[in-house]
Amino acid sequence: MDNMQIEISNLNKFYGKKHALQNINLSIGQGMFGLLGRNGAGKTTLMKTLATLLNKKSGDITVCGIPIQNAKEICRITGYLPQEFSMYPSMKVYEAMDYLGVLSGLDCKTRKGRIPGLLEKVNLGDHHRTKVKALSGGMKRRLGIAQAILHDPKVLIVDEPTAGLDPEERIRFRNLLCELAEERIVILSTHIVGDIEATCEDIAIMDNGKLLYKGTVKELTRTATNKVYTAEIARIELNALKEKYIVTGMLTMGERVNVRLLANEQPTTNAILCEPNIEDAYMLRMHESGVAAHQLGGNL
Ligand SMILES: Nc1ncnc2c1ncn2[C@@H]1O[C@H](COP(=O)(O)OP(=O)(O)OP(=O)(O)O)[C@@H](O)[C@H]1O
Repeated sequence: MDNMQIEISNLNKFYGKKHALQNINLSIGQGMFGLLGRNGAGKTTLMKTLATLLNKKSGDITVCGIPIQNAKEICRITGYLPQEFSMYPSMKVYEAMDYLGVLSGLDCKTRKGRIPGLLEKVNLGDHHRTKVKALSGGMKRRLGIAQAILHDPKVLIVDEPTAGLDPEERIRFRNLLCELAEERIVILSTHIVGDIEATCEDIAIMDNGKLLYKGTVKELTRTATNKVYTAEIARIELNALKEKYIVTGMLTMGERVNVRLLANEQPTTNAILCEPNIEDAYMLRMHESGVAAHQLGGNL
């Protein structure tokens, strides 16, 4: 059986004085792994480090048994889709894939054998002759995945894949990643909690260079048990409530508001205790680690 495990220990990374990764210890196994955190948390830095794109770091990493120092071998087994992905806009889809195949050293026969199936897999089978610049955002992301797995890597690293996609494309893209994760390690970084909930069993939450949580989505969600309430209040009461509690959702109905909030005790006499979801648990974890409530609002 192949070693399908990434082991990260005592990883630190500085950009000048900025301590971007602070003593990260993490194990990632086969399947979908979600890396969740606000902008600037350190997700891209961690992913670039795993893809051997950053140097001058301290700590140990092995990817499927291979030490990270062995960059050539790591690249052979790793595919990476960066956040800002653009690829030869004036080329046609097949042409661009073929060219990238040449760059990664694949011979003609391998390229011919592999590219049509890959384009089919990412649902671009009918677009071999479409110019890259004419593809929609979602199609471009899927083409990005096709190029990242062109050399059939064991590890696929995908940074913020669903930003800017419409709901249908997001779901399609997530499903594609899940399919690929059946026989690979797929690491998906995002600041969208819903993307993680729908696809990943194991996750890590990062903030300000630190790991705030590692474990399953289920365990994380359980940490908010008995702390999530819904209540119907008058609109004018909202600000006072927001000052006291973390509000994780609200629905305005005229002068009344239905709020969902985190509280250790019943916040209003009509509040009803309810089942936590991952967003509640994420907000709770961020709050407990000292992130102010007003800074959390942008994540939902
Ligand atoms: N090349 C760099 N030089 C200096 N600081 C950097 C550099 N790259 C990233 N940083 C800083 O390191 C921190 C982590 O950045 P990183 O890009 O890893 O975060 P992120 O979680 O991926 O966020 P985002 O989703 O916005 O990319 C941020 O404070 C960022 O400003």
